[in-house]
Amino acid sequence: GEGRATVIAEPARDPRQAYPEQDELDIADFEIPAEGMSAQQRKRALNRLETYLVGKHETMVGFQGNQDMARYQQDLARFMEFHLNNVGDPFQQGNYKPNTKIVERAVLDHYASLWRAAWPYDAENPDSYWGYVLTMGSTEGNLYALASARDYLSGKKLITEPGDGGDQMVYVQAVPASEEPGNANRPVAFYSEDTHYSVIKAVRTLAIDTFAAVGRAEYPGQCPLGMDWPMEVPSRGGPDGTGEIDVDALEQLVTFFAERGHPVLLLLNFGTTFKGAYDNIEKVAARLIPVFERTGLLEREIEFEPGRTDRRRGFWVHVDGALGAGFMPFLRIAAAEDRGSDLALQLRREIKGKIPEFDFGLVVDGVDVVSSLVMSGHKWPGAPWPCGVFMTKNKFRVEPPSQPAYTGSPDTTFAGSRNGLSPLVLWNDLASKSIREHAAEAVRALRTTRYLESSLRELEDRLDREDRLPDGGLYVDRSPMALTVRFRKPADHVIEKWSLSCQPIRTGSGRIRHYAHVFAMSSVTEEKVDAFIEDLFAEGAFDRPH
Ligand SMILES: COC(=O)[C@H](CCSC)/N=C/c1c(COP(=O)(O)O)cnc(C)c1O
Repeated sequence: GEGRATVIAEPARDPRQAYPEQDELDIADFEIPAEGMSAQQRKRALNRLETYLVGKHETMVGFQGNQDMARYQQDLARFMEFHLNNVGDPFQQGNYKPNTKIVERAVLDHYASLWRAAWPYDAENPDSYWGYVLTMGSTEGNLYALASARDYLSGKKLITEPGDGGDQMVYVQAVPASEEPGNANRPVAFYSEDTHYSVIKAVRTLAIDTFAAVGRAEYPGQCPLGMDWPMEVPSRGGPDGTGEIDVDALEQLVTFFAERGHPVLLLLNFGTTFKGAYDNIEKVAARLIPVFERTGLLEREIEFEPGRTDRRRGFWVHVDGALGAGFMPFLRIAAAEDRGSDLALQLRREIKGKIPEFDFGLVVDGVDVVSSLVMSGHKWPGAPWPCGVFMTKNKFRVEPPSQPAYTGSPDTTFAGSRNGLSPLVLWNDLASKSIREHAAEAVRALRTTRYLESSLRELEDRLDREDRLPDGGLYVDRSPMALTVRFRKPADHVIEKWSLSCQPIRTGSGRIRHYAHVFAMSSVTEEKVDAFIEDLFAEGAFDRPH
């Protein structure tokens, strides 16, 4: 009755009608009744979920999530018995002992070697790597990278500097790099129109100014591209180009802000979400390092207390390698095999020219370009849940905002509690194959992608011969070295069966084309490609243009 405190809330309407249907699953099976469920009821519900997942698992080809991390269940199921938590810094044991930090450190060391960083971790070496295994995916890594960049560029105290910890240093720049000293502690972010939405979420969450926001607010009508300030750096060839950042446009935009003393926060893509494109990081560095040199951003004096100064960069390059950082090192290893080896031969069949650089080994004009890097574990490696790796160097690390005593470790990661199973699945995958076997797997994925592309083009010809080709064709396209092929979006039943990711793209003529894409991760075999193509050949696979 009224007045009596409600013990639990009653549903406002029938929960079985509240949510959209999910394929062949019934909401009623999963409702949690106040009296609980018997073991039999729970088992039946979970059996139905498993049946659904088995069906979808075999035909998931639409996202860059490799579906076959072999052996992880039989090797690692035993760890589901423990309550793992890698809370705190990976290199400090901390007080929560049921952790897998020793495995996390082995994974970090291995990726540091693949990404050509100085390892093992050494707190005394400014150039040593530091990193941690992410509890979310690259979204967490991008958030953490951009937060680190913002604090580094706006003069927060660095972790490598002596100081009484805790207190935040107030930023004052002793030698303003330009006549407007106020800009010196206001970093401006740049990223391309093909950037993942997690970056847009990160700049919003972290209140980081983008070049578009500052341009429109403080430099109206002065965009150096001779147009209104674009929201993002244009991609080469526009929205229906390859998906790489337009380096000429980037250089003009960065120069505009560097000349006005703004520190530069640059996010570059290495394996974009929809087109799998790689920004040309070497070319970006070759163009921008001279700009930073000329505008006093290569290295600058920071004074954050009378007489307390340090020298640090006025720019930060973060590489969003969610997909590419897991995959590209193995192509570089395949390319390093002696020319006569079958692996090097197979690679040359897939890639003409040099393997692009993206990691801590990239040095241009004597400058180690990359400040931070992120990789998703559930993409190339194929972890069964979102995870990943964030990596930077000691010299770029900022003092954490607090020093919690009770965890027995400095709070140096983005998450508090951290997943202790993720290091295990990454470790198991890395350790279960030799470097050469990983390299061969990467080359095979390129070959499967080429097979996918040629199969789609052949399908287009078959449909054309039978006069069943939709108007405008299948617009099959693949960016250089990409693991994905994009093509005309098929009918919904095909999208649902194959978990296809779709995106509208504005063509040069201003028309919108609806695309889908397939990623040929290791779990996508040529047999799977054939089955997919047959489904696209079937009647009704493409909506007839009305
Ligand atoms: C539409 O597809 C996506 O959003 C996928 C995640 C699903 S892959 C299994 N991409 C995530 C992604 C992310 C975010 O990574 P997650 O947080 O791990 O999803 C960051 N950067 C790039 C270039 C990305 O492609």
